[in-house]
Amino acid sequence: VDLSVSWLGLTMANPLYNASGVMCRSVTELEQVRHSAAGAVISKSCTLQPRDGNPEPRYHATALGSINSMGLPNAGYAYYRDYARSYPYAQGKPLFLSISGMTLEDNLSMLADLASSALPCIPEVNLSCPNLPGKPQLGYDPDACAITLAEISRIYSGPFGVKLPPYFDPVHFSQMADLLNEFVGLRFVTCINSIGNGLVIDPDTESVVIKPKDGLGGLGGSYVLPTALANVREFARLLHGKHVVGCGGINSGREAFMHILAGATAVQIGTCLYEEGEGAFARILDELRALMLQKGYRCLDDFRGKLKTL
Ligand SMILES: O=C(O)c1[nH]c(=O)[nH]c(=O)c1I
Repeated sequence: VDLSVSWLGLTMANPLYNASGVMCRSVTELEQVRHSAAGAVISKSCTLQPRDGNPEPRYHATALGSINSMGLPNAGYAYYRDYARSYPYAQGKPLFLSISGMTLEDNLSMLADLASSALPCIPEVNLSCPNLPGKPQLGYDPDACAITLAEISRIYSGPFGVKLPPYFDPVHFSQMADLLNEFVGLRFVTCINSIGNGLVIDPDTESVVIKPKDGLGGLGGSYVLPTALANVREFARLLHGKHVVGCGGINSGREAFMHILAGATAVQIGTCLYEEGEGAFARILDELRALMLQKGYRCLDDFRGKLKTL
């Protein structure tokens, strides 16, 4: 069984890597992912300056997934750029850098610096952080997205992608796809970021479970799987000549298989990785391999995007 993925002029031994935000804020964590069975590495969304993020508790897991309102804690762009400078690309695991500037100017200055560094790492521009009090997410403002993507395309000539929030209406899927199809440098979209502003309640303590935003936070894990699959399938259908990376609700080979069946080129693991640790990669790959063997598939292209309808 061949799990390899060839895209963006590179090849990954397998389609799995971490979701930005999980096991990727420090070099120690990034190296943990790099030394794991993951096929690639992505860094925590970064801002120009370091940030502490929101007050704790800001992450909580339940039997069905997770809720977080981290508030973009990160070591600052230069820290991740320096990691990208020393990264051993020749070992065959691509590095993605998640960029999430507080302003358009910050996004552009980070990407301009990245362009001038001529490093083979690939930016994933985060249009969907749901946890900055007072800041609406770009991903839900098509006009702001158009401006951001036009400006990025002017200063960044290499391949890049965007991390999208979940959409819930066919009109929004086609509106965003029409916009994204305009940008040839945009090579992939990652669907989805957490489902924003859920509320988890503990009836025993009669309290919310995270401190920021009076308990509101982005949902991940099993809670979001059907929404993630819908976004993957719709954007895989609507985008021309671009890849979709699946993210959301992958706990085993079965969900990884579903995402790829829906059209995903590669898949990211978030909540499950946070809860289980880096061993999740090898386990999920074994499960995916077994499922493919059972079904008689020899490679991912044998079933990628071949979800049946009734
Ligand atoms: O609160 C966060 O740091 C965060 N949390 C998320 O669930 N998605 C994001 O893109 C971000 I930047």
